Amino acid sequence: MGFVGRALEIANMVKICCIGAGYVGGPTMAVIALKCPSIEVVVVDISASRIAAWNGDQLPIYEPGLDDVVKQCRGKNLFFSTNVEVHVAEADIIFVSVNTPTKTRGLGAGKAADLTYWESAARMIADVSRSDKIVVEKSTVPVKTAEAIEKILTHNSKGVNYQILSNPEFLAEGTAIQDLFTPDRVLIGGRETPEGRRAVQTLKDVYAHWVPEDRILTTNLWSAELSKLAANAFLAQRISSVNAISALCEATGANVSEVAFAVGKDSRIGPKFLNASVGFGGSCFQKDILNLVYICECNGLPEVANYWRQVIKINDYQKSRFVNRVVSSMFNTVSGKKIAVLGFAFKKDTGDTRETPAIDVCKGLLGDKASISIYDPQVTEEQIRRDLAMNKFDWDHPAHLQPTSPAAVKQVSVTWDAYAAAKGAHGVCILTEWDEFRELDYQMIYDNMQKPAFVFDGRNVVDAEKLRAIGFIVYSIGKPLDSWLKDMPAIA
Ligand SMILES: NC(=O)C1=CN([C@@H]2O[C@H](COP(=O)(O)OP(=O)(O)OC[C@H]3O[C@@H](n4cnc5c(N)ncnc54)[C@H](O)[C@@H]3O)[C@@H](O)[C@H]2O)C=CC1
Ligand SMILES: O=C(O)[C@H]1O[C@H](OP(=O)(O)OP(=O)(O)OC[C@H]2O[C@@H](n3ccc(=O)[nH]c3=O)[C@H](O)[C@@H]2O)[C@H](O)[C@@H](O)[C@@H]1O
Repeated sequence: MGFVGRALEIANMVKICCIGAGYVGGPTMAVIALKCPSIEVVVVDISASRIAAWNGDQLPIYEPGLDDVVKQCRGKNLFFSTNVEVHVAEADIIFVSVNTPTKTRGLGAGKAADLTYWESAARMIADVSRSDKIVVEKSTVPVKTAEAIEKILTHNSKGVNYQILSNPEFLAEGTAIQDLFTPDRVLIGGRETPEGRRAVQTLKDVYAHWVPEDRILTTNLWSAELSKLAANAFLAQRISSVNAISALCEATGANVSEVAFAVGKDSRIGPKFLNASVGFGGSCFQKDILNLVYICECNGLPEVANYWRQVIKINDYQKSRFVNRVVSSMFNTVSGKKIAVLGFAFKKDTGDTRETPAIDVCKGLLGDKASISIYDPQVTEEQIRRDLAMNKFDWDHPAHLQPTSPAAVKQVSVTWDAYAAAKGAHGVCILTEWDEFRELDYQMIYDNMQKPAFVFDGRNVVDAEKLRAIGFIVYSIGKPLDSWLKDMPAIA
């Protein structure tokens, strides 16, 4: 192709701009760029350090397979930039994938979604746009947000036409690239007008580069917005259900793995997402359920709100139940005792610590004056210290708006190896299911610990019988109790 042909091709390229280069914006856009070589994708962010990292060798997030995808398209049809306004002005399709934290003040505090970042993105789009735009909600937002966004855009439109679409993201961290390559479904909601349908078709054409047609679902705007909240609520509810049963298993001698397996064999229930744990974490489940609760309350549905609130209550109960197990097993005090914490990320294969159960467990143990030593293969000491010093929900704001110099948390040390964390400890708590925790030399760990030596497995990763044979006292979530623990109260 000659120079003119190439120039024409570039001029005609569909241009996508994504506002927000985070866990969703980064991987999602990288995969669109990879699968659609004819589309130019620019990811923009107000955080200069995040953009620098996306352009460097060490990407700002750890996600298996992501490096490879980014390397294949960066500089070709995938770009990362802080030039937010320029790229928004040039784009045909603008994805908005900014933070939607839980409000901490004012109306709806502790429940409602804080749409500050969304609103400022929408106002900026309205300010700089000179050509028609499709604006796509990629962030998880309260149902009816599109109506508010539409008002912001059209009140300042200066003749520009906007179509708002809801295209929620269903990827899970740790498996984001696989989830994006082969999604269970892609959901697109739009206005039921000719212009709305055309916009839906335009976005459908993007995904159709690699997603089979029957997996691209189209709905009205409100169904798409609500489906995302509902999907996360259903998923979290499964975990709270199995975790609630885990408490009953411990009280009765049933084994939660056997119960979950038997229950999951029913094809109407299915086997996935039934692993009992110390509690679910991650940036979204709690935030999105609180948001759902708030929307139900605002719509005069307190019974429905209470139903979903219970999913979070059980999750909080599971975390405090775990802390109480640790303390009550160790003669009702951990004051001054070294406790090793293995795993700090909210799940394996990610360095993300947002709303990780490890924060609550560590804070609970620190509250009982334990001295804790933490090891996680992907989380930095700086991050751990920030997390333990941060107020609830502050973590979900852009990094540069979070408190910069958190007070040092005394009685916490961070090690780069599980053996160092456990050396001289009275107990080991496993809080993330990293594969390497299955393979540790537990005999060596035992030899270097205080006695009696305890293991509290919040993820059911160790073989409890093998560890008992070594000499450990072992607590595994939802499993028949060690004789040592039988007479200890679960909640002191
Ligand atoms: N993390 C996940 O696995 C999933 C998250 N979501 C949703 O996606 C949204 C984004 O989540 P994450 O990517 O995890 O958040 P994140 O915090 O990793 O990324 C958000 C980015 O937006 C940037 N930002 C905020 N306001 C901006 C503005 N006005 N202009 C330019 N950049 C701005 C921030 O600096 C930050 O880098 C949330 O609504 C979340 O609920 C949905 C599905 C999965
Ligand atoms: O909206 C979001 O942010 C995303 O939230 C979750 O994804 P994610 O939080 O990344 O990870 P999950 O695999 O869902 O795990 C969430 C938490 O539940 C825990 N979990 C998961 C499964 C299980 O059986 N038991 C259990 O305790 C995990 O350890 C983790 O702490 C959903 O799975 C995604 O579909 C959704 O897009």
